[in-house]
Amino acid sequence: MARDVSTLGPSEGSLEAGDSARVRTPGLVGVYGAGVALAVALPLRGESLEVGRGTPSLGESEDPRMSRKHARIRFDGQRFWVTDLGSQNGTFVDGERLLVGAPREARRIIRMGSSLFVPSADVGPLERLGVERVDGFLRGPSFRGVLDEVARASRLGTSLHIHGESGTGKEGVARAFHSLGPRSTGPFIAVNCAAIPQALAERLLFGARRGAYSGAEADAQGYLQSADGGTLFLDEVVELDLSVQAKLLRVLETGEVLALGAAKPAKVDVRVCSASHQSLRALVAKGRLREDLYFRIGRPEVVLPPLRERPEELALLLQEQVHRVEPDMGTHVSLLEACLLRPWPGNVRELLVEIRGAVQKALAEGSRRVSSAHLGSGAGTAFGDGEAGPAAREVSAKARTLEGEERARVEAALRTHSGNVSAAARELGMHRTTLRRLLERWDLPSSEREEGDEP
Ligand SMILES: Nc1ncnc2c1ncn2[C@@H]1O[C@H](COP(=O)(O)OP(=O)(O)OP(=O)(O)O)[C@@H](O)[C@H]1O
Repeated sequence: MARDVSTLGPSEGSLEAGDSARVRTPGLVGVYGAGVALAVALPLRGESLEVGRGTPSLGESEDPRMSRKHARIRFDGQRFWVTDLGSQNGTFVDGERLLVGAPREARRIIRMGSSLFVPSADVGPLERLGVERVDGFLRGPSFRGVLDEVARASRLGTSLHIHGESGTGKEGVARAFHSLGPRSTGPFIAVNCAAIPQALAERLLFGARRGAYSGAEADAQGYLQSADGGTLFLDEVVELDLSVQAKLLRVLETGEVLALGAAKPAKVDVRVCSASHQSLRALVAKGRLREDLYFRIGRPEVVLPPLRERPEELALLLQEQVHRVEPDMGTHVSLLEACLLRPWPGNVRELLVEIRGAVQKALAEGSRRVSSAHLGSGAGTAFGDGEAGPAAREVSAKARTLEGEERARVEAALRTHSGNVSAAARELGMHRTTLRRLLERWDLPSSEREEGDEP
């Protein structure tokens, strides 16, 4: 995998075995300062930490709205406390201004001047590893921890299950499982099981011989045959009917697939990576997933944390998206603060769509900075009461709408550039590899001319 942009903060190294046993370092994560997104760790080595303009970990670009001695942070072993030290522009916790000298528990976001900080029980991994960008994907410490598990699973096993909310980047992780393993030169076939009509699922997965059903005029390969020698990614695997699940299990156990209408099975050698936004164990208990299939594809499992638990990535993703849409557009601290306070049920996909909309609104107003006022009121907010978290079905409905919007934009860009992937990717402000993944996923055609066009 190509490391295409160097890291923010320390870049080399990975989470070592035994990392979890390491002593935790509580502290703050600086996510925004002086008009730019950051990902810096401010560890609390003693009992407390004074933060202000000139704090060394904040780097060279100083926030002029921060006072030299702005606020003190204390950690009592469980909770963080913030005290404003008489700053000129105030200290805010989750948007509420503190009285000078009166400590307040820091919950989610601390604003000092125009800088934002997130309390964290352990900033050690961020301090050591920073946030890196590989193949167009931003990877903070928690994502990289997941990728280390994926690398192990890829080297040692033949299956992997990814559990994560919609839009958290499960497909990117599935591709990592493929490319880090011994079959990386083989095909990677991604199938969204929620999008295939169940009446066609068998035919699409296992293939069909000519004449197997009326209208079958030629032999058709199934996804399993197409993935031979490589990896089959089954997104939302539980959407497959139980009878199809039984056939899939047989293929995985025997290494043979029997196409519809075929007299003899054919050998296939496929690694399976599956994904789900719900817990597979719970789905087994509800009778929606066969227990025997669970034991074949449900282990090992990696859990992708939702975007709201990866604030250091959220700020960087947001800023990158703003610059993709309009390179000269600035960001106002209120935009970052509002986004960091919202739960983003549609995760990265939702964030990217909503930020695009906010930039377009700012442009239409002739504004040079995107602020929270440009953000849609429903952007990133939970469905339902907003307290208990959205019901899974509602989340995926919203995610489907967002995916529809993303697809419409991609189709329009391809039409404008007559199917040329490089040109369309430039217009969309996304990496070519990302666009190719989306085209594969939606089975959209592209022009062969793209390769010669590479910048
Ligand atoms: N860490 C990241 N850095 C950059 N872009 C990301 C990152 N994670 C996800 N994305 C982008 O967010 C979008 C959604 O990601 P992806 O399709 O992998 O999510 P998913 O979990 O598979 O979603 P679903 O469950 O709905 O299929 C894609 O456009 C992807 O490129």
